[in-house]
Amino acid sequence: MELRIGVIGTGAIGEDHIRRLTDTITGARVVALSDINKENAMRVSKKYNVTFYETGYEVIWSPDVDAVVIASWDPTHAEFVLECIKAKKHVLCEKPLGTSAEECMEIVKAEAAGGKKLVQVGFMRRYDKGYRKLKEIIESGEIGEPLMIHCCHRNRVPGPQHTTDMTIKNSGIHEIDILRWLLGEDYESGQVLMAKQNQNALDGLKDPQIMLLKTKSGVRIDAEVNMNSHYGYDIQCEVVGEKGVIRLPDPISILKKKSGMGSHEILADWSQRFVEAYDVEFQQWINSIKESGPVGPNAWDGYVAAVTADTLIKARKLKTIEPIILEPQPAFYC
Ligand SMILES: NC(=O)c1ccc[n+]([C@@H]2O[C@H](COP(=O)([O-])OP(=O)(O)OC[C@H]3O[C@@H](n4cnc5c(N)ncnc54)[C@H](O)[C@@H]3O)[C@@H](O)[C@H]2O)c1
Ligand SMILES: O[C@H]1[C@H](O)[C@@H](O)[C@H](O)[C@@H](O)[C@H]1O
Repeated sequence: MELRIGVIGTGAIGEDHIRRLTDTITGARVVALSDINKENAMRVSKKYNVTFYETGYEVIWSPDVDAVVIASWDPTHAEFVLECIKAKKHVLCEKPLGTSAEECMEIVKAEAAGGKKLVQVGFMRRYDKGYRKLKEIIESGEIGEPLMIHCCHRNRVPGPQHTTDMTIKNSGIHEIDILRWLLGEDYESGQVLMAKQNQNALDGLKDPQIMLLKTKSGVRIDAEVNMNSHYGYDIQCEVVGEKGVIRLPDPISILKKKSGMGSHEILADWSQRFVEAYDVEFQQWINSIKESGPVGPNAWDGYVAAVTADTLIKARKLKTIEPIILEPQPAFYC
């Protein structure tokens, strides 16, 4: 059986997901889409022969739609996810699940009350081969207990709407989720340091930032989140263990030696860097819905990431180290 998918948001990643669901993923087809930018949505609708709906709500409630992908702007995510839960439809929501811990907790409560797992969050790094290998090695015990993790999350330039808080809530949230997943433990506290200001940053954008996290067992993490590398999209992660160090590999790239110089390409953005991870994420999501239900990052993971992001933003504003405090985890997610 082919799952009929509705997509809300046909901007950069929304269109990319429609392409992926059409050309790469098996067992699903996109039948509905919506975007407040009607002109672009109509273009995508024609390109992929998908029916346009005036609103995301109409996509969610359409009897022709079995499951929904949310790829609209961050502040719209929670309301659409809650509506999917009401409509009892599976939903893959791009990160972040909501723009605050409160919004995410509302989703957690609504999903648990409905008694069926319907929500998956687009933390696609969990499907990246490099991160999966890091996790496998950590869990094998080969490098002993992890002690520290050093990370970089560098974007070439930010989008025009990017804000200082979004550096943590929208970009840094990937580090927050992937490191908790890698280590298999929650955070205890967080702090944010501001580096020397990059004068090339958008007006008013404080950039770069350094997120400092400490896990419950004492692992120390430093993560540079830099929106203006200017040279490319660059994701780094090094885990220092008791007996060895492991590092996330860079994407394969040919070393070119020419005219007395050696060089290799650096990717421009996430769509190239994580293309395989998105493909695996989507194929597994489709397969899981047809089997026993979604097994990827869930609403609780979205909530934990949001609490952590909110706490880091508070810590940055107050220039303090803040405890990261979670509500009790509902048995539904254990
Ligand atoms: N997992 C990842 O690596 C990754 C990568 C890129 C973007 N994202 C997430 O995907 C989302 C979209 O990002 P993007 O880069 O494609 O942004 P974008 O601005 O290119 O596209 C977002 C689209 O949402 C539309 N939109 C806004 N409100 C809407 C509404 N109420 N109903 C329907 N459409 C609406 C906008 O018109 C726009 O076309 C963001 O939440 C972002 O955090 C995730
Ligand atoms: O910093 C960017 C991340 O690296 C991407 O993976 C996307 O999530 C994008 O929305 C963020 O702005």
